[in-house]
Amino acid sequence: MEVEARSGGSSASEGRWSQSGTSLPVRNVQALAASAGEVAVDAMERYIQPGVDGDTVLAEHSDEVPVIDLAKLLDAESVEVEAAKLRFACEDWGFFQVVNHGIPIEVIAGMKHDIQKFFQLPLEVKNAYAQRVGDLQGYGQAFVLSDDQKLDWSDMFGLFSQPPQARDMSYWPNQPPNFRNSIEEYSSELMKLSHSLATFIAKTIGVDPELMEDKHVGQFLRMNYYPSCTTTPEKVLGFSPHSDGSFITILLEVNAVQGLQIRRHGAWIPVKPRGDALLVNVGDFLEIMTNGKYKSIEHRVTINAQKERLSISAFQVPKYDGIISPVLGSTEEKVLYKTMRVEEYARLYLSNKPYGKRTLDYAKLSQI
Ligand SMILES: COC(=O)C(/C=C/C1=C(C)CCCC1(C)C)=C/O[C@H]1C=C(C)C(=O)O1
Ligand SMILES: O=C(O)CCC(=O)C(=O)O
Ligand SMILES: [Fe+2]
Repeated sequence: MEVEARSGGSSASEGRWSQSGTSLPVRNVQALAASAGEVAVDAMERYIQPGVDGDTVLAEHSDEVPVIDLAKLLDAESVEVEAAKLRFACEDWGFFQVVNHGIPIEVIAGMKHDIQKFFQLPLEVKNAYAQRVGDLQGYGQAFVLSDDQKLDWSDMFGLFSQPPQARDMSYWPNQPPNFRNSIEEYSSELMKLSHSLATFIAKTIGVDPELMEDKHVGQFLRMNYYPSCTTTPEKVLGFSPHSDGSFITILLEVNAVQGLQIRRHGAWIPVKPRGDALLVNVGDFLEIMTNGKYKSIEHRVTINAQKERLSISAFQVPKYDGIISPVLGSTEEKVLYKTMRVEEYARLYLSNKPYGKRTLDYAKLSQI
């Protein structure tokens, strides 16, 4: 039986973040994909994105997303060289892969196992954790904000995971049995990693690491399920082009299926999943804070004809009642971004389906 969900409008996490609603029902994409042979053409119309199949994709490229070794950053002998690599990665790529990240293999394996098991549960079981009207958390579809927008070919399960007082435990699944524990362990390990990365990022821009502390105290986990699409994989997207409304995002590719592409020099570059790394990207708040030196790069997710894909994005976000403003390197530096309340930026970001760097453009004082 296919159950339909509606997205809609009240609030989440003590009323701080919300999205307004739509009237058309949105189908569960995993169920839609499973009924591929019978999917009506008009049902697919909502997912087909004109022009996507004509975009330039550099499938064969020599560049690899820079690899940053956390162990080398933590070693006094190698820190300078590795920090220079980190700086280049944030300036030139907006993305890097972090190896020797210190998160125990069992923690990552547990999380991978449980999220795969969760998405395999029958729809009615998963729907016990369905997004409630207007809430960002829960099982459902993301960024459904108008009836005439294109929909992404994905389901997601979202949770405010940090700080602990932001949690709504009614969304934390009891199935599979160890899932709550896996989320807790994974989430706290990511907070430690985020802290280390923010400290070294501060070093690369000559900023007091203390200034970074309240910029990544919150964490939203978005667990992504991208079903295969047997009919028109090249015409749909799992996640439309966007930059992240985060300070940094830490991504775990769960099942080694390629799909993520990043915009680089006007083309889309597929990222090859690397089993031993976590993928980190600069988010909008870090771009603003560095006055544009570090780039929150657009990326998107494509869909495979045969294989499902799973990933987990951890959006590390600032204190919601804080301020975000550019930190200047010298008095001569021109200020390129507005000083904004984090809450204002978040509301703006969440009020539209992410589209390229639309929200960041609003934060800019002039074209750069
Ligand atoms: C790409 O998605 C995001 O960047 C994102 C970020 C949302 C947030 C802010 C802009 C400010 C702080 C709070 C919060 C983490 C919610 C996605 O967030 C969620 C929201 C939906 C819906 C989703 O799928 O992910
Ligand atoms: O699934 C992915 O690889 C990326 C997901 C993503 O871009 C996001 O959650 O913001
Ligand atoms: Fe993203």
